[in-house]
Formats: sequence, C-alpha cells, structure tokens
Amino acid sequence: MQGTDFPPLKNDLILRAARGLETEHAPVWVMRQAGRYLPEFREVRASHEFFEVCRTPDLAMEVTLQPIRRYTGLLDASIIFSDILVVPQAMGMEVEMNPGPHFPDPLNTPGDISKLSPSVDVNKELKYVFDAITQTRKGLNGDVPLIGFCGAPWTLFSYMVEGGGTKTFQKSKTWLFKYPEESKKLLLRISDVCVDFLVGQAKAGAQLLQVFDSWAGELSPFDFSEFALPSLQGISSGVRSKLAAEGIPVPPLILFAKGANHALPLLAEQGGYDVLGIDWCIDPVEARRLVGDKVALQGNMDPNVLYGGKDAIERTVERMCEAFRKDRGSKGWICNLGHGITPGVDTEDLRWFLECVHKYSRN
Ligand SMILES: Cc1c2[nH]c(c1CCC(=O)O)Cc1[nH]c(c(CCC(=O)O)c1C)Cc1[nH]c(c(CCC(=O)O)c1C)Cc1[nH]c(c(C)c1CCC(=O)O)C2
Repeated sequence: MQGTDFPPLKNDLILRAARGLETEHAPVWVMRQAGRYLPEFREVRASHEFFEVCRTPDLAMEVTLQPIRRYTGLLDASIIFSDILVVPQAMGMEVEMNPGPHFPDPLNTPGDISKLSPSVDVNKELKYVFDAITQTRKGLNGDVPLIGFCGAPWTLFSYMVEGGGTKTFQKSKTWLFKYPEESKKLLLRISDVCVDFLVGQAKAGAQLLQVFDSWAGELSPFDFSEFALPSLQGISSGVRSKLAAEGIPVPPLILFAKGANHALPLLAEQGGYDVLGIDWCIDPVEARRLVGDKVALQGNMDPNVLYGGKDAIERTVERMCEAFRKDRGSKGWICNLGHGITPGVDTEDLRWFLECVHKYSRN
C-alpha cells in the first residue's frame, strides 16, 4: 500500500511540529483519546470484547474515529485503536483483559523464554493491525494524520514477566538483577518484533510512530541506560534502516519514556527519535534546556487537571503554552497530556482543554 493511494492530507501540523518546524498553533492530540471516557466507546465495548475491537478493522476504525468526529477541528492527530500487549500475543503469549491485562502463563524464569514462538511473522500475527491502519487512514479522509504505535521492550518485558500490572516491579526487577544477560537478550528479542511491527504499520499507512515506555521511570538512570536504552535505540535504528532499504520514507518517530526525565539529554543525543514525550513532573522550559534543538517535545499536562474544572484547565493550559513557547514561539511542540486520559473525565472538559490549547498556543 503506497501513500499515493490515500486521500490527500488536509492538516499536517503534527508532522511539521515533529520535524521542529513552525505551526500556526500547537498541534494537539490526547493519549488514550479513544477510550472509556467516551460514551460512544463504552457503547461499542458493551457488545464487543476489548481484543475483539482490536482485531476487527471495522470496529478499530470506528473507535479510532470517534474522538475525531466528536471534536471536529480540535484534534490534530488520530491514533490507531489497539494495545501495546498485541506484541506479547504475537510472540505466543496469552493475554486477557479483565478489566486490566492478565497473562495466565507469565515468564517466571529464563527457562520460560523457550515457550515464546521462535520467530514471529508480524505480517501474519498482526495483519489485523495493518488492515485496521489502512482502512482507518482511508476513513479519515485526510482530515488528520494517523499515528501507529507499539510498547517499548522494557514495558512489555515487565508485563510478560509480572503477568499483569504491578506496583512493586518485584518480578521484573528480579529478572534484571538476577538474570541480567538473559534479560538483555529478551529485551532485544522484543525489540526485533517491535521493529517489524512498526515497519509494517508505516507500510500500512501510519504517518507517525510512537513507542510507549510507560514504566521507564521505574529504572534508575544507570539501569535505564543498561537495559532500556539499547532496545529503544534498536527500534529507532531498525525502523529507519529497514524502511530506507525498501525506499519508504521514515515517518517521524516519537518516544514517550514516562518518568525518565533524567534521560532526556541522553535520548535527545542518542535515542534516534524525532520527538520525546514528557510527563508533568518536569517543567517544559527545563525539558527544552535539556534537549536543546535536537528534538521536538510532546506533552505534558497532568491528566488529572481535567478533573479540576474549566478554570483550572484554562490556567494550566495557559501556563503550559507559555512554557513550551518560551523564546521559540511555536517551533517543535506537540501538545498532549503527560499520560493517558482517564475514564472519569467529562467529555466537555476535554473539549475545553482542546479549545484552550488552540487559543493560547496561537501565533
Ligand atoms: C501500558 C499500556 C497499555 N496499553 C497502552 C499502554 C501505554 C500507554 C499508557 O501507559 O497508558 C497503550 C494503548 N492502549 C490503548 C491505546 C489506544 C489508542 C489511544 O486512544 O491512545 C493505546 C495507545 C487502548 C486501551 N487499552 C486498554 C483500554 C481500556 C480497556 C477497555 O476498553 O475496557 C483502552 C481504551 C486496556 C489496557 N491496556 C493496558 C492497560 C494497563 C490497560 C488497562 C488499564 C486501563 O483500563 O486503562 C496496557
């Protein structure tokens, strides 16, 4: 599938911002914008299981388009409806969503690695994601670009080892510190699947690619460099070289290493990504100082401000816009929350957030 087969793009703000260029206002999208805070999403979920929605291109397209339709003209990107856990599934693991992720048979010791598929053909295992992307890109009719994504190896590793969410990271840390060499091998093996998966998404029509390292902040700076960084670099360099080898333009690459703000200088220098996402625990002025002009930034309002009412939202957005735009106008900033939107948010409060971003980030 080649780009020329798709409707022409009418809004390229996020593509320009990702390349560090000027935009009329900051492009804005919201992590988890297709999700349970939307009544129309809950309605689809009432009659379809979570992974059924992911695996059915018609349904995945429908929920991907829901926020774009509801907030017409206010969102500057869409993100394909899927989950980071489709990669462990493709590697041969069973994953349930009830309501959070649960792996009935997690990787308890390095011996369990042999249970994973020896090689993963993403074109077979994850074809449904590629089909959903191609179909959704057509369905968007060029209104906004479509983002593809995957989970980062460290975050996926922790789910595969813990068997679900965790507060302590006891099992994943046991692996890192007791079996460091086996851990590194597993991380790189996950990274190889992520490369093929992102390459496939770009070929299917994804116009930007984001890597979610949701648990990056659980690692010390040393352990982040030791364990997470090589696999993140493996993804950026692998995606770039494989697409280049096929003569396909490389879409902007975004890395959201949540909580790893200490690593911003290192990632800007050596990560190989065009955009770095930041959470709300770092001031945007400081983040910009740390990365210089090397990358664009994405973020970073605390999603819980959306529970604070219209005044709090407006004041926070105004402050955020001022900080990201300090001394550089609108160059190289993609506005987002500092993590995913949560299920209890009022849909009109999100609309107000988006309107405030348009108002306060305008040149
Ligand atoms: C860690 C992680 C996961 N999934 C994802 C991450 C990384 C981002 C982050 O840190 O939030 C990424 C993700 N998950 C989902 C998307 C869709 C695209 C979007 O709108 O952003 C994306 C980009 C849908 C989803 N993935 C999930 C839901 C909610 C489940 C439902 O529909 O019942 C959605 C809309 C389920 C999910 N999936 C995952 C968890 C922990 C949960 C349960 C927690 C929760 O309920 O929010 C794993």
